[in-house]
Amino acid sequence: MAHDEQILAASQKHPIKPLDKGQLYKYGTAGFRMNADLLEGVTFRVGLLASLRSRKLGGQAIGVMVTASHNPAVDNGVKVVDPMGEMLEQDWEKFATALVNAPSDDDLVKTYNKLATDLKINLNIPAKVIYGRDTRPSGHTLVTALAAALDATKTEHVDYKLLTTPQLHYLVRATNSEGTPMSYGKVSEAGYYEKLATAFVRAMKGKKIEGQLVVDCANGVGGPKLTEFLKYIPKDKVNFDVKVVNDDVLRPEVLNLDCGADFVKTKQRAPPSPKPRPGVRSCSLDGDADRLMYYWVDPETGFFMLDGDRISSLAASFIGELVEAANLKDSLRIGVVQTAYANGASTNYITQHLRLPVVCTPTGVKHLHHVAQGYDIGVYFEANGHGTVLFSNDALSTFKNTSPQSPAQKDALDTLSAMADLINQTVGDAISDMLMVEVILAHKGWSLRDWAMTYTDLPNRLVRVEVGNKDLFATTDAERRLSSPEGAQEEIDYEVKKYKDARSFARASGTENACRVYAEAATRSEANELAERVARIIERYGGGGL
Ligand SMILES: CC(=O)N[C@H]1[C@@H](OP(=O)(O)O)O[C@H](CO)[C@@H](O)[C@@H]1O
Ligand SMILES: [Mg+2]
Repeated sequence: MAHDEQILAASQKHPIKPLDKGQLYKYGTAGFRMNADLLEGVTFRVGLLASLRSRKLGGQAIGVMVTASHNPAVDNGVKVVDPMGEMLEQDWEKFATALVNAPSDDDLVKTYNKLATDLKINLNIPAKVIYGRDTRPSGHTLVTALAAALDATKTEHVDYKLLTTPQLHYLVRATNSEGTPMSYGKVSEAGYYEKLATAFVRAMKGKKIEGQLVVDCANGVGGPKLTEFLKYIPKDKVNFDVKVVNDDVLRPEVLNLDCGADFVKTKQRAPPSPKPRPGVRSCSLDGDADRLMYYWVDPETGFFMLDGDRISSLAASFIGELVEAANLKDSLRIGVVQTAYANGASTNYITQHLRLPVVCTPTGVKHLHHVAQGYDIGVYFEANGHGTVLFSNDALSTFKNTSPQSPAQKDALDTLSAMADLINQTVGDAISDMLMVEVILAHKGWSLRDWAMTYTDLPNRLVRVEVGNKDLFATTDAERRLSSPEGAQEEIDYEVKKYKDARSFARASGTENACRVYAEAATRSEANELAERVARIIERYGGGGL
């Protein structure tokens, strides 16, 4: 049974807007993301793709999240979530791109049917798609277009309305694992809160959380969701004093404005409002609550930020100690996954001090996630604060089935089990990661200053370089070296050699029309100078500035 007539009729109501000559829509690292005015037709077509994907996978539920994360309020985006809560399989990104770029409604129907034929998809079997959106006002129009595509293709669908991105990932996995031995939790937003709150209490083991935590929610969906979550923590078990700030979701224009995890990371300062109180432990989520930054403003030394590298090394250190205390050091492989943007000092700390292996992958969490899955316990974070810790099924059953020989070993096994439930296994989750950090600090009895003392970051600089054609730049060695244009890497090497403890690399951004240059060196001025020099090389090879 084809859906031609229905798709045609519905598509006319949610038409695609042509881009400027020669430009195509592209399913990238963050799905389709751009000014929301362009996205109605795109989202309709993503609905067709999600339906095809569900049928291809025997009717398993596929997720669609409507969000533009830390972008300004006028933008929006749409991305697809696979059955176990992972990002859409990479091979399918080009199918999404093909559907969205079909020039006319007739072409769209042809592309849809061709994909069904080529991929041997039976259009008669049931399909299911579940979806949610962040607080952007444009989200309404976009999910209406999405629902129209799902109706046209006779796809069962559930609208979860406002959600954080990681909550939608949770719900996709919970839906598909419901009633199986690997059930991930109750299939509801409340189920997510219950799972996290129960695991949080178990992981805390009666330890005390020192002082108040101020959480800046970027005026995004994380605000109301965190407030809701906090109601699930039994006060008699854990006294968690949280002050939720920047949680205004009624004025769309303030979303991500001078606040949020991306602001903190890129500006390297605390959000100006509310005025930071010196010494108070603080953290920021981004607009869809999948990134996390910790920081405090020291009365003497000023602002100090604990980013994804710090969260990663903190998690690796704690979990490494627990695995040792549980006597599992020889049976479970722990690994840490980073990108080239990780500060060299964090890599040294993890390999030399924690004695854990570090693997470097290309930018984009799908790459890190994939490599982390190869370990029994895989810790991965991007420096920007997006990441999680993955536990293999083997690790989970080992925690459960090992008979402890001492109270200390039992304690460690219980805490590991609780951590595996507390940490979102599908994707980086700012709320879950924040709870993980709070548990670790409470267990170690650490302040943010103690955490910051573990190692000293190498001074570094990230520069955005506008070039005539970023596609001239190709990389190798997990983006740490340029394979083209010819000669550019030799020039970078020549500059790097002039500095002590220096490292620098350049690559084309996957999300912006520009290149990025990263440099680190022994001193701040050297890191700045090196970054500037490499930026000039990139400009020259990239066809000059725009
Ligand atoms: C240096 C940097 O922060 N790059 C970001 C950025 O990718 P680019 O390909 O560098 O534009 O956006 C990605 C998606 O959000 C994120 O995964 C990544 O970490
Ligand atoms: Mg985000």
